[in-house]
Amino acid sequence: MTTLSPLGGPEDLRAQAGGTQPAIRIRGLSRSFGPVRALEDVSFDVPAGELTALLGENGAGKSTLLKILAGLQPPSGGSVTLFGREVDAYDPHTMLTEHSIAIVPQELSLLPDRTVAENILAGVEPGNRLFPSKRTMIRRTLELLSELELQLDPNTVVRTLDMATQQLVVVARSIARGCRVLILDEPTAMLTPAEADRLFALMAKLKAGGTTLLYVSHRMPEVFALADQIEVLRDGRHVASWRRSETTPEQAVAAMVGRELGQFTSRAELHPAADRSGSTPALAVAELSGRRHSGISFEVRPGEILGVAGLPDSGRVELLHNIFGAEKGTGGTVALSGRVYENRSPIASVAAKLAFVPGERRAQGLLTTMSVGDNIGVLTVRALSRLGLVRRGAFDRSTSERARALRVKTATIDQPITNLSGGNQQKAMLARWLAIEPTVLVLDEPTRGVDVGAKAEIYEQLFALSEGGVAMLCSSSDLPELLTITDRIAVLSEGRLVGIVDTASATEESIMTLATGAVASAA
Ligand SMILES: Nc1ncnc2c1ncn2[C@@H]1O[C@H](COP(=O)(O)OP(=O)(O)OP(=O)(O)O)[C@@H](O)[C@H]1O
Repeated sequence: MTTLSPLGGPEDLRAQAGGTQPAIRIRGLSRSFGPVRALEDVSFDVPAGELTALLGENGAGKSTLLKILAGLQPPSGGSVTLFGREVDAYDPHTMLTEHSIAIVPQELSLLPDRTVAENILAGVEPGNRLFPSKRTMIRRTLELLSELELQLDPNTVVRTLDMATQQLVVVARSIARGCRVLILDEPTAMLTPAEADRLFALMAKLKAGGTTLLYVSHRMPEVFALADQIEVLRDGRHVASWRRSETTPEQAVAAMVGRELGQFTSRAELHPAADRSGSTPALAVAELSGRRHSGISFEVRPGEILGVAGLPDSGRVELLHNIFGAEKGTGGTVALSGRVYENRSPIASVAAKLAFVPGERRAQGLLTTMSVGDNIGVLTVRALSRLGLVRRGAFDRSTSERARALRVKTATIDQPITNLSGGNQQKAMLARWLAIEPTVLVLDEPTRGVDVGAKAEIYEQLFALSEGGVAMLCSSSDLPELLTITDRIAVLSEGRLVGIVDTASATEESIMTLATGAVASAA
């Protein structure tokens, strides 16, 4: 379970950080991309020395607003005032040097072959800038790291650090450059609970020192544990503003989606323990071994959703890649509907109606130079072609229909996919794989970066697929997600299957106990 340290006295800190003057004053801000109005007449203040959470559905305009504040793109209209000074040049350098504001982006921008110290002090090297003394650099870095209570070796080459630690280096770098307002865009999307706790501790430390934090997250428990102030965007407009103590997660979600979301019924409540033992397994994995996993056996029957839980280094992702044929295995078999699936490869999997929605959409699937429609239809283009020519009308109708079914928010399907917000790109990836009408659907982190409303819609889609007999294998680091959508959960620890539990009787704690190797139970 994630534990969050209580963050202290915002009123005191506000006084310390300059009375009632806000750190950021946003007035009438707008930004259009052609016909798309990403932001419309947005006005609100971000109090100094506090943590403000910015909430909104996928495509609500959060990233657009953050990018403007970080100087990565200018607004089409309106103004931003930082500590009383209106911004007149929107570029990252000016924003940092003149207005002390910086962003920790989702895709980190460090120099991978340089050390922690070189990255943290890049551009602000002490002493002779051309020939900074290495010893001075190390000393300065150590001072900063100890001030931030980060246990990091300044001599470590950044490439060798995990993503979560690299993120901490980016934060430290911003502070070294004199940043007083730090923007974090979904910083915990890729972190384990323990890694997220480390980041929260650092955020608390920064706040205690008077840094203003503006933060986007789709995770309500996190927001309600951390934020002092909550601002909500919907369809590019600012729709709500509360002190955290004045609102509830339900109220915040209702403001985001524009309606009350009913309590989501979990699968265990909907379909208590359906007996599927008579049917041939749609997917049977026997003694499967490969990179970081060995001797894994389980079966998934038509209509069943089997979860896969485990720490990030448990071999979860490699197992999915091996089943799908994206990575070579070293032994064991995979069978689909009773027939052994030899020579696995992504192309053969598409033909066998085995679909795989990857977790890292940018690196593993998004065709970044192509449109939304082409991204969705890329696997079914042959079925919609005649004599090698794409039947454009039929293709566009089919991809539009699939985009609509998953509520992918896009002006038209001809937009470049990179114009879509992160969560909508994820939905487009799911739409692509549903287009092959799979009999087995393998999913890795299916709702990473997806908002709460869309999450419920994706779950409903998965339940409908299960009703239609699709077997699903769903790996996720989000344990409440696995407890909501699966029938059973396979738990991996250090590459081994340590148990398969019935979801109805499982809890987050029981799964974590298995996943951390505290207890091993028979599969
Ligand atoms: N470069 C661009 N060209 C065209 N449209 C864009 C561009 N960037 C963003 N948009 C559109 O602006 C709207 C707001 O997108 P934005 O990325 O700000 O949403 P978001 O709230 O951050 O969503 P998410 O939670 O999914 O990350 C979306 O409709 C998106 O498609």
